Amino acid sequence: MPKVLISDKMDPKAAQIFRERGVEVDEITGKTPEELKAIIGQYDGLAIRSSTKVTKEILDAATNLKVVGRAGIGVDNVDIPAASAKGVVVMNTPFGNSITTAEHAIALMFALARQLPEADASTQAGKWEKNRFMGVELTAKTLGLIGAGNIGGIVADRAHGLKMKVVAYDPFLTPERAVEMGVEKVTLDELLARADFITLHTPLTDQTRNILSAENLAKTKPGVRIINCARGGLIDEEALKAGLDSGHIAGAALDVFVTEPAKESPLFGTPNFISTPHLGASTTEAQVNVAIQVAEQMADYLVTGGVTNALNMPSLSAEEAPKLKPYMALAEKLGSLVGQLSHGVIPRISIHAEGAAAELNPKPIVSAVLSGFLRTQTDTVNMVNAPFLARERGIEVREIRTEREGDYHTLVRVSVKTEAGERSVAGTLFGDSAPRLVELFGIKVEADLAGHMLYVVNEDAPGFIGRIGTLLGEAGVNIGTFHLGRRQAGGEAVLLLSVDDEVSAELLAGVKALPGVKTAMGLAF
Ligand SMILES: NC(=O)c1ccc[n+]([C@@H]2O[C@H](COP(=O)([O-])OP(=O)(O)OC[C@H]3O[C@@H](n4cnc5c(N)ncnc54)[C@H](O)[C@@H]3O)[C@@H](O)[C@H]2O)c1
Ligand SMILES: O=C(O)CC[C@@H](O)C(=O)O
Repeated sequence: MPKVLISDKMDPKAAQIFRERGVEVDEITGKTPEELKAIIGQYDGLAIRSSTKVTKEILDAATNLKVVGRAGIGVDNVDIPAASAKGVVVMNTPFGNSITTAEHAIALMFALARQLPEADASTQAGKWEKNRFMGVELTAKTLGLIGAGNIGGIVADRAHGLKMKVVAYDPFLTPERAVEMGVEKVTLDELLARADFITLHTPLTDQTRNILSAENLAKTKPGVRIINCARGGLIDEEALKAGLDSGHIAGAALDVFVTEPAKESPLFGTPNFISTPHLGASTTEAQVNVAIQVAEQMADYLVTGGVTNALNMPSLSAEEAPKLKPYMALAEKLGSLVGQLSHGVIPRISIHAEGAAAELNPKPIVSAVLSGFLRTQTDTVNMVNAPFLARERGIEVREIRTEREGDYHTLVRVSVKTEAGERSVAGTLFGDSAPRLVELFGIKVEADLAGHMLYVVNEDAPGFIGRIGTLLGEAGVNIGTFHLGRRQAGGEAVLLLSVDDEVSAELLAGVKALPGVKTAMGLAF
């Protein structure tokens, strides 16, 4: 039974779903990295929010880990390249808390416009400072969105309801989507110059880090109010403090900080500054949504192999998984076969799906081919890290689909570019489930690639089969299956025999010594 650790506070629905789906679950929160390292080796899955930092050190200690599930959007607390390299799937729940976070941004915008926290504190202190708190209306003001994805889109929608004009800076926003969202796509400088309120909704990347730097803050409209419910690090906090102190910035509200938990900050106590402790996603509804979603997704992966919302692996729905499973077995065997039979540098692998195979999601098939291929070079490869490792080894991967059927109603062909030219193998599914090799380097054969096999290329000549049978018999090697193919009578022939045990060096030497043998190799699947 797979076992999952929930290491951050999560709605109890998550644990309930894991148990219902046959996954054992422990809820242990608040562990230090050292404590987590000591226990993580027992688990197949790790469910987190933002507190647990899934570093390379944690992943190195996680010897059984197959999946990390983030109940939320941002995965900056997970070392994704390290997870990919170790073959661990990383999933998030991209939509479960979007509305809640957008509402928090809108709430902070209202709070800034009317200085609600300070007015509340003053009133409760018995001051009744009616003349001190003069606010501004939102109606007809310009809202500048930096980042117009899921949350930015919801904020824009709510802002339209408040009769605001919305401009957006997002280099990946298409003009069509901008029209659909009812926002004006602008440059960053234009946004800075025009916005009365600026709200940030981008991930933290090399491009967005300090996007509101001292220089850019200086370009903002005097009296601007700024909200950040996305990620700490998007705003230069020192420069923000200076802008508030000088009065150029009329207000700022941060839910996220460069260092979290933010127990101290030069911004604390600054007039017109509001802060919340990373509460963007903290509503009952959002937490139930993300808890259910992360547990369903992780259980799917651990129990059925279905993949949803993975950041380092193609998606594979629970419905697709059973249909794709035999194809993935076929693809892995074909990848392994070309891997075992090719030598030297392989600069390119092409994966061609034909007939029924062409109608399927190609990504898992490609990953399975690469995984089978690379397993001949490293045993730490799997479906998750195979594309990453292939890229790292400079292998170009091509994906081709042909919907019309050839000789077979479904076919997967794997071709590799070698120094000797392009070489390919192809396979089909018998009865839609049993993988069979049907072509090997241009020669038609029909073989089940399984267990230990002996591969022989020889000159087609009478008596060869008898001689090899005798040799194997004398060596005490039992033949399971026997598959033969040839280019033409008297031409090159290929022989694939399944044998009960690993092909020994001695046996191989004996086969190679037979007249007419060009190549002989032991294979394993
Ligand atoms: N405070 C919270 O509790 C909380 C909750 C949920 C999400 N978040 C954070 O909010 C952020 C946005 O989430 P989302 O779901 O809208 O993500 P999203 O991926 O849907 O949208 C992000 C947008 O940022 C844009 N972008 C990327 N690089 C950019 C750049 N250099 N300049 C401008 N725009 C750029 C992208 O094109 C995309 O449209 C994420 O960082 C997420 O982690 C925070
Ligand atoms: O889990 C949380 O409370 C924060 C989530 C938020 O930062 C996210 O990126 O989804």
